Amino acid sequence: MLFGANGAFGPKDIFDIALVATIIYQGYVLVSGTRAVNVLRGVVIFGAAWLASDLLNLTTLNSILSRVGTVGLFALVVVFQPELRAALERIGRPRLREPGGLGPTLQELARATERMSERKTGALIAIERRTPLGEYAATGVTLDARLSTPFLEALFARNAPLHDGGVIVQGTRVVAAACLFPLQSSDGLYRRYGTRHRAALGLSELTDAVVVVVSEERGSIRIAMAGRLSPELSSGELRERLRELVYEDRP
Ligand SMILES: Nc1ncnc2c1ncn2[C@@H]1O[C@H](COP(=O)(O)OP(=O)(O)OP(=O)(O)O)[C@@H](O)[C@H]1O
Repeated sequence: MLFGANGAFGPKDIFDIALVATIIYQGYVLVSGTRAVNVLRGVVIFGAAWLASDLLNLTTLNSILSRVGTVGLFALVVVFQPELRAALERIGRPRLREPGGLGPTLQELARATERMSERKTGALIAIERRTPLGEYAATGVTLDARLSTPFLEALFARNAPLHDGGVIVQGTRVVAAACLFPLQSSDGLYRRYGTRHRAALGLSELTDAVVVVVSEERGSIRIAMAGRLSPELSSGELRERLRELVYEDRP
């Protein structure tokens, strides 16, 4: 009910509305950049149709939408179980602030990428944003080491034991290497790309991570985000994009 028991609109109601608005906004922020955001839009449209059918007294449509809505709710929980788990993990995770800021990390990462691109060393680096990447880190080898240019280069060097698979970066740290990312299906827009690029696209589709890919074949640098691949980037452009996407947009 919008108004208090005596019908007056008081500070408690304002607090109530502000709280609900914050929860809705935070919910949106949690899913933004993941595949769940498209479904969220669908749910909003469905809810609007349901409400309209109720207000206009369209009883048959309203009863159908009510039934579909109940079943759909359970289906959503099943389909989006990974995203829900990630969102709950994020809510429960303490916020860590890195001393010294993330600027130097960005420089090191961009420099490593540039050098690997020059030498045509294939690389796949996922940078965590809001969605925790713990379940993907668990598929590889746990490291928890400070990110530096030589360290990243050593990880991806040909014949290095952990060069196969992706690296996961959390803040200023490389948390895991040789990780297996989910592959994007090969029938879409990017079917001409190989598995390294499709792994970058797949992870970026399921999470809001920014994934940097260096092609072994061409030495090109690209970023995968929200299931899309950027055009080829110069190292300067990469630095700029990462600054905007990761280091200035931290929760
Ligand atoms: N599911 C995956 N998760 C993480 N890394 C993967 C995955 N699948 C493949 N890779 C990495 O991609 C490498 C193979 O890349 P491939 O040549 O097939 O892709 P590509 O997109 O054509 O890249 P490139 O331009 O570098 O050749 C593997 O050696 C491995 O390191």
